Amino acid sequence: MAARILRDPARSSDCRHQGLSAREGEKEVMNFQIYGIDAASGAAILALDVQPGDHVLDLCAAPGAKLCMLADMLGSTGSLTGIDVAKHRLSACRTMLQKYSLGDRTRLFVADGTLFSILPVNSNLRRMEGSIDLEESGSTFSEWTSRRTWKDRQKAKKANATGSQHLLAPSEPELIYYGKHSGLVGLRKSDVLCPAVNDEACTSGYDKVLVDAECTHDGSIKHIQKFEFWGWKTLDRRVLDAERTDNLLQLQLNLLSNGFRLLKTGGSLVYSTCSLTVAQNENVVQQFLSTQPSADLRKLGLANTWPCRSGGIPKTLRFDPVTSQTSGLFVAKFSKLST
Ligand SMILES: C[S@@+](CC[C@H](N)C(=O)[O-])C[C@H]1O[C@@H](n2cnc3c(N)ncnc32)[C@H](O)[C@@H]1O
Repeated sequence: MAARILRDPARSSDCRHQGLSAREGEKEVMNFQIYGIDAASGAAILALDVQPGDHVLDLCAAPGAKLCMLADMLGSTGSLTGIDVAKHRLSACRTMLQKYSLGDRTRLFVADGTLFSILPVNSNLRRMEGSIDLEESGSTFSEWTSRRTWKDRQKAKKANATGSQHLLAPSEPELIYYGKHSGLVGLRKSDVLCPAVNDEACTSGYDKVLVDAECTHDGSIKHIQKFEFWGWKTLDRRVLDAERTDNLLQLQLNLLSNGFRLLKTGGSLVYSTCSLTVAQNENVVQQFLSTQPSADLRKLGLANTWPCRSGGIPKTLRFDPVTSQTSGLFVAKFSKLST
């Protein structure tokens, strides 16, 4: 992979995904150091093995370091779909994509990743070209613009007033960005935004899915350091609270299951978290495998040269500050077998 070095070292605010930087040796092995992403996080992307022409889904995309790296790897073919439930975080991701001119083939949806059901753009869909009458133009994608309609502005104002935009996914996926070559321009909105039916995804789904799941972030050193300022009460509420952890485990399993549902037969999915706990990693994988006969846990051949160790389940990987001199990361890769 020929990674471009895009981070301006003088502006560390660009470094959205933080963690310990890769050691020199790791940089060579992994051959990247971009967007402030650390070696462990980059490994999750390399594990996905994006190929030209792939349709890629990133189910927990914000704030977007991994999405940027995916876009970079995809280059000028295929498509990338980023989902996140938090609109403000996904908006930051859009800003980063635009800043680095990486969003050409990307679409971003504010949506609940456990329910999201929109497939990649199907090349069989009929494009509305040439003159389109006024009524048709409202229901067809034209080139994306950041200018919002009066109706959209009113909606945003209302959401701001109630504070709901930070907390809740809209009941329908909300498309907040699409690139010029994301395949949407000229298509009818109703064709693109319709949910997948039955096992349609097995033939028309995504080639690659990343589920970089919401977690307690306890393996992210930078994140843990923040609790020095936030205090014990916040740590107790966000990381140690038993009810929150239980909900999180269910969320992780649901994200993984839905990501897998949207995967094409023969496609690959990577599940990762920046938690070091067994509950959020190996246990989620075990539970998922017990309910998905078509999921095949894969060995990561590439990992032979990576500074990581095996997870508690063979074929899974763990990065940690001692073994890898990076923040913590768990990676498991699955492929979808035909049933
Ligand atoms: C670990 S972060 C993802 C980091 C991101 N992949 C990156 O590299 O910058 C987890 C994300 O999951 C999002 N999230 C939480 N619940 C979600 C849900 N139900 N659907 C989609 N995203 C969700 C959070 O808003 C958060 O941005």
